[in-house]
Amino acid sequence: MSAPPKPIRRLLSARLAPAGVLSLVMGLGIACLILQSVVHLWSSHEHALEEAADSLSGLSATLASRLDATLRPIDACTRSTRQSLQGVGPVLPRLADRTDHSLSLQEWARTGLAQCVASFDELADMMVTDAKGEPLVRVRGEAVGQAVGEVLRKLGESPDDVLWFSGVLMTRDQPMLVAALPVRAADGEVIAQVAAVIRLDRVAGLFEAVRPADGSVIALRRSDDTRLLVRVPPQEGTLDRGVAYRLADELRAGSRKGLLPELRSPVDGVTRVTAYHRLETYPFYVAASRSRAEILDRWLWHAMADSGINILLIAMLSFGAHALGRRERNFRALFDAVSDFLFVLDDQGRVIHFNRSARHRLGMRASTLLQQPFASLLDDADAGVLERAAALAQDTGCPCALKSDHDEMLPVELRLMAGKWNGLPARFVLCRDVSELMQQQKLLEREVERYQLALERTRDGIFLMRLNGDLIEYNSAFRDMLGYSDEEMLRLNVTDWDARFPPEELRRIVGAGGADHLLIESRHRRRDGSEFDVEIGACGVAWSGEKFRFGTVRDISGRKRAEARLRLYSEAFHHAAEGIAITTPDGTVQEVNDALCEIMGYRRAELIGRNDRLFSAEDTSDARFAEIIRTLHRHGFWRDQIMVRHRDGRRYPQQLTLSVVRDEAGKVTHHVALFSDISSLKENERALQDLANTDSLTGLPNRALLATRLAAAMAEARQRGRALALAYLDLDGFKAVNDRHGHAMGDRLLVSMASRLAQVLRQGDTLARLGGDEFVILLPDQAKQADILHVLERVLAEASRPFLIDDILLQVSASIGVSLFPQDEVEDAEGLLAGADQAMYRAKRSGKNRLVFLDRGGQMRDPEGG
Ligand SMILES: Nc1nc2c(ncn2[C@@H]2O[C@H](COP(=O)(O)OP(=O)(O)OP(=O)(O)O)[C@@H](O)[C@H]2O)c(=O)[nH]1
Repeated sequence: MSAPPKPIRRLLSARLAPAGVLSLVMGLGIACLILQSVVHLWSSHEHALEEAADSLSGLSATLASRLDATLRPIDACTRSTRQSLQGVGPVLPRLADRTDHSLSLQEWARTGLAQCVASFDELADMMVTDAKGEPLVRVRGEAVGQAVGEVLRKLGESPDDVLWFSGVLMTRDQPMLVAALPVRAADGEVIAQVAAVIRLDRVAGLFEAVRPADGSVIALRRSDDTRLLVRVPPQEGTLDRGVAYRLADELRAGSRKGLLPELRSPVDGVTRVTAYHRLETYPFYVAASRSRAEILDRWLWHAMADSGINILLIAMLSFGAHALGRRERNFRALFDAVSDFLFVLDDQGRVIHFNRSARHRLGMRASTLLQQPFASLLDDADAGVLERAAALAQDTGCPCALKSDHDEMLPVELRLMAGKWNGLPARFVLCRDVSELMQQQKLLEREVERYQLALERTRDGIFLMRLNGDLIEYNSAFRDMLGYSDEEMLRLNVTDWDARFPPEELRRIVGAGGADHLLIESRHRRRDGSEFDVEIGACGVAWSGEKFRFGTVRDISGRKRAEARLRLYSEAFHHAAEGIAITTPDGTVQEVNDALCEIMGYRRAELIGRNDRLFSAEDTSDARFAEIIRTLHRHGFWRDQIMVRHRDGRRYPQQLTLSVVRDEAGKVTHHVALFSDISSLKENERALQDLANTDSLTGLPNRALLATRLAAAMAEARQRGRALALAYLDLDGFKAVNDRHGHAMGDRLLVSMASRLAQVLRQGDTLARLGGDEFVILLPDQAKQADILHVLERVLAEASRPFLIDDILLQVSASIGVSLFPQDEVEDAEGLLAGADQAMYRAKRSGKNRLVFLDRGGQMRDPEGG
């Protein structure tokens, strides 16, 4: 046996609630009622039509039968009259004669006819006419007779022996029907006619009498040409007129009776249910009909009345079903609207229902979860959670985890309640998804951790105090700043550590408690009594209805020291004797001090923004400048003496020291240029140099300077292939001057001698005093010895020329030894000077006041002595 289809299994497993069953039953009841109503309406509709048809059929049959019964005796009467007349056939033509015989015959005929007329109320008259319709005998009025006669004349001969009927004949406004039979002679010739005039109004009266008062129509028509003989109710202009309609076709086809449920009348256009019935013997049919609309109107009225109760019942049931359905839907909506997961467990702990949240969030399907133990949703570790939850209060959640369809564990808080489900004991499990809560809690914990870490790692102190100044929270930086232990910290009041403000002032500041941010500088006192500068940022905070002061404390001792240092540097900068300029690395001046303004002759504003190459009076090439910058950046400083140009055009030496300022990354951010005025230094240097190189008495170059110049001259001579001469000159008889006139007079003679000898020499020659009365003459670039000799002889002459000093005539002479360069044996200045010295001694020994040459071969030669 195959299992029921899945939807049915699901329906069965869903275990509908009683309200659901009731709703279903009500729904089915409503459906049945509606079906029943429709069937009833349909059957009553058909019944109404059938009933009308039956009634009409009966009526038409009855009337047809009745007419048959009416016409049949008239027919018989007519026939018996004809028979009688045929018996007197040969005399019939004389009936019109006024003979006695004929009169009695007339009377006889009339009597027979009159009996017939008297017997049948429907008969208006009866008559006998001749073959051409001329009345021979008649029972009643002239007018009727004439009219009938006219009809009969039109008839001509009747073809057979049957009763012949005319059309409707209006006589005295009364519709009549003539029925006639021919009277034939023995040879068959028609010799007379027997006619009965039938009152159609009597037939109409009959119809009217039996016609139901429901608007039905009864008509009598001829069955051969459908001409209308009688119609109730009557309708003008329709009498004696035929119609073309379906009924006529049926009659022509030989039908004797029938029912047409929908026959549209060609007379008045109304669709009717029509029953017809042909007369047995005579060419007429009776049609009884009733308007369909009228029949259905009545049916509708009855149907509405019948259906009203059903509708009311349906409405009541619908309302009840809707109310139940709404209750059910509300319950389900409520059940499903709960964002928590709801499970209904049976007494075995199996899931018998669960809500939409559980279905969506856990991804569970009814087919997989229903009838499964709730424990299958739990991890092994949570196996006893239902028992634990049962032991807890209803509003206390029991943490556990539910498996989703992906076998992920979803953390939930489980609550358990006992109750009834579909009338059976059940347990309701409510699980709240706490995954997001746990995630938020974790985030919060991490956040708190981060803040705590930040609070602990910050170098600023952080505190929270009551408005009376009692410390209640702090970080380790604040504790370390003050140097107290944690235990001691919580006993502190702001007045214990603040060293700047008096206690009253402190209480006012802290106790203000507003939310305004406060930024003040103060001094804090450590536990050991030492103090330090702090900057405090504080504001009022409210927490659990209480106000506090929250603040940060920054130790600004270092900053204070730096500020003091900066002030000092600023002072030093602005009041330094040296000119200082601070420039960007590309040389744009950013700051200068007063001293530099003075050195350069510019106002500060004129220097700011200019390039520092403005300061140099020298045309420093780009390459040179780049070299300076490279050196500066490589070593951190560069120092040299440069010439600066004052605004007024003066040039003077300055010692320029450049140094660099780097940022923390080591990048050069600024250059600092320090200008030291070295004019006086230069002068001193020059003076010292002069002192070192000149003879103090005569101002002539001394031995040192001579040595320098000699070495330079020798080098140049060597380089150019030139010659030079060095003359060593020692005065003759100078001691005697000293001895005779004093040392001072000797000095004056030496000075005068120096001046006089200098005048003999060319520019480029050097006259130096070695000390005492010894002089040296350096004659560089001497190509010819004759020229040397010429100069030195003039020297000799000038040296021996007397001096008049303070009216004292003084005279000395000079012995000169000359050494020439280049020489084979002499390489340096010392050697050359020694050679000249030797030659000078030679001159002394040779009698003084003379020249002795030490030639290139190292031989002494007295030019005068040959
Ligand atoms: N006035 C003066 N005398 C000096 C100075 N230096 C040395 N003398 C003297 O100069 C004299 C030089 O001595 P000599 O060269 O021997 O004297 P002289 O008389 O020239 O002898 P001869 O050279 O041999 O001709 C000494 O008496 C020194 O005391 C000086 O700076 N000033």
